[in-house]
Amino acid sequence: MDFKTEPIIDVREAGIFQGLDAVLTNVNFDIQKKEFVFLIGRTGSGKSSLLKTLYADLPLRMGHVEVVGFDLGKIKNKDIPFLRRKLGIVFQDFQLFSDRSVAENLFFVMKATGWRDKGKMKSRMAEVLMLVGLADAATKMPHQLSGGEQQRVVIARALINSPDILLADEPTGNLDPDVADGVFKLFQEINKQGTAILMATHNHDLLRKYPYRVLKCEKGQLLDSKTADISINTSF
Ligand SMILES: Nc1ncnc2c1ncn2[C@@H]1O[C@H](COP(=O)(O)OP(=O)(O)OP(=O)(O)O)[C@@H](O)[C@H]1O
Repeated sequence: MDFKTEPIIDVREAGIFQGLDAVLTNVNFDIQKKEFVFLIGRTGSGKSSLLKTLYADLPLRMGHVEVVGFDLGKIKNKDIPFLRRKLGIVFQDFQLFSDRSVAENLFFVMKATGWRDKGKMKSRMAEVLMLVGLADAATKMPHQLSGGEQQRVVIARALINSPDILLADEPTGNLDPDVADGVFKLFQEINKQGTAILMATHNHDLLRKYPYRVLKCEKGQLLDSKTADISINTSF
């Protein structure tokens, strides 16, 4: 029997571009199921551009990238929603609809990703809200929630379709340290339950405290703590 598993993300000799400008060149890494990986680097070093390429918001111009089974060099526009259904995406700014309740925000994503059965939608909504510790928040409006609670709703929304991996861009960036710590622990909990995480962060404390694998954007290259000595103490 063959026990070899496919990586969730496989990047080979890729170039990451903003328009015609190469942000990162010769990028090579893979992420396996259930891994937790930090993505670091100074501001402007290419973290967001890399994440955007992985969820097909930026086109792949060079190299080979496979994400949850999709070949990004060949992906058609009509298939991008199917790729994103298998990913959970969490941004720094919360991006909830401010004029809709938490339930309506979650239902919006469910409808957009093909959910039709009202009963199943309600029970999945209750499940993901329970998972993020907000079982009683369904009827609340975003402005009735704290920043940390809003970010938890965003995480709940990202979990709706049981993704194999969460891509998170500075998810704790706008939060007070204590609140950020709680949100980070939630990511750890989600990871323990089997979802891989790739998290861009500037938070030195998290890196010092949690010795997960690190990918670092530096001078147009991507360094990997699996194969390179990465200092997390210098400024980034
Ligand atoms: N929409 C855009 N159009 C053109 N260039 C861009 C765009 N967004 C970012 N860039 C450029 O691409 C490079 C990488 O930026 P990117 O946002 O990926 O860095 P980052 O590491 O995520 O930075 P930060 O930590 O500040 O979020 C920078 O030189 C930036 O100026």
